[in-house]
Amino acid sequence: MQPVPSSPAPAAEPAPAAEPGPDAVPAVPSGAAPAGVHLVVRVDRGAVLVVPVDDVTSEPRRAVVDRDGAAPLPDGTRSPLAVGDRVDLATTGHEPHVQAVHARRSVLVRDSAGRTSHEQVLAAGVDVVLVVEHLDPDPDLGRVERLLTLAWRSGARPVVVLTKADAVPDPAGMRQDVAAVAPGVDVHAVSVQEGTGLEPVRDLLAPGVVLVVVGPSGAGKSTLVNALAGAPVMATSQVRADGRGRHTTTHRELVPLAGGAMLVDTPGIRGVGLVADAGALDVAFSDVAGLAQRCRFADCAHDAEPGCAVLAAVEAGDLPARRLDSWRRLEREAAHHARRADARLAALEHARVRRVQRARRRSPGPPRA
Ligand SMILES: Nc1nc2c(ncn2[C@@H]2O[C@H](COP(=O)(O)OP(=O)(O)OP(=O)(O)O)[C@@H](O)[C@H]2O)c(=O)[nH]1
Ligand SMILES: [Zn+2]
Repeated sequence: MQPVPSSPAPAAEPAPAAEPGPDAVPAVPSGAAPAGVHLVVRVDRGAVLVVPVDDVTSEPRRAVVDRDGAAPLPDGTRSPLAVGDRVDLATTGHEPHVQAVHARRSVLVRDSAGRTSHEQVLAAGVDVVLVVEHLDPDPDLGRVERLLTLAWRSGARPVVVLTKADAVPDPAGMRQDVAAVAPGVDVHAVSVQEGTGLEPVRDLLAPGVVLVVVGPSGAGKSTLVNALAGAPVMATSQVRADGRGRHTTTHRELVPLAGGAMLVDTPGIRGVGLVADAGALDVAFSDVAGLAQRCRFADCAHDAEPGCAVLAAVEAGDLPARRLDSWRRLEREAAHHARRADARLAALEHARVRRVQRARRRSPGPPRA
């Protein structure tokens, strides 16, 4: 996995010794606790569906979750469970119960609409984010840049797949144009129709690898994944057109693919309702960030400042103006999101202080005059 500097989202992988092995699942009176580490393949209210990590194709089983839908992470904080989480189970009543969540090697978050400080974790433990974009009609470079920034933020490794190579005269040239906005990212042009270019993408599907596919509707995500899986694991537009739901093939949202890899197919995850942050922007726009180090002012906004190396590069034709515009747009978005998260935290703290004050007023004090 490639590193994501200064991204707050991904939790560090614990040292191997800290990782609870099968023996760490506490012994239970009934002896019915499913042993070993389990993987969450679906989250419901009050319960999750899990499979053993060493037998991911087995029939999922239910495990109950604490009333708040959360479980403790190794750092002691509680977090709502997410698809892709690795959990330890115990049997307290007659049903297995989620006791603990392992440290998350990556998280895909969505800014929650509610007034909590929490972002909603759409999926955890994702290794590869496949950013799928069509070559026909023309790829939307701004969208690719946005999805790459979100992918970098997750802690997973982004890979771009350009679909429908059969429909354009110069897929290799277009691939280069996209690669220019994706520093440090592999970009593949493929045609599922003609079966070309798929090999390097197939190579990503190593046993145990968890991937997620994002991109606009109609980009060919389902067609691609089904071709890679050799089976219809992801409902295509055609399937839905004849009235069948998206999740006709399975009730799981973490779907095993041939060869032992797994696909996260959670509602909402194919889309783009995710959030960027400054650290991820520095990675997704490493060209801009590299130039910015040579600006005269450390806090240069690359607007009109004297000695701005970024503007100079645009002027010299070394950095496309479009690229700088994209960076500006995403930078504003990340800053806005950060401010909002701060405001939410401030509101939560304010509410906490008020609660404490109210409790003090209610507690027995000196008798009223
Ligand atoms: N010419 C061509 N068409 C393709 C290729 N791959 C997919 N398509 C077509 O693109 C259309 C959309 O494909 P889907 O796989 O359903 O797209 P999707 O990204 O899953 O779309 P949503 O489910 O709406 O998110 C379908 O009509 C496919 O047949 C390809 O390699 N070449
Ligand atoms: Zn500058």
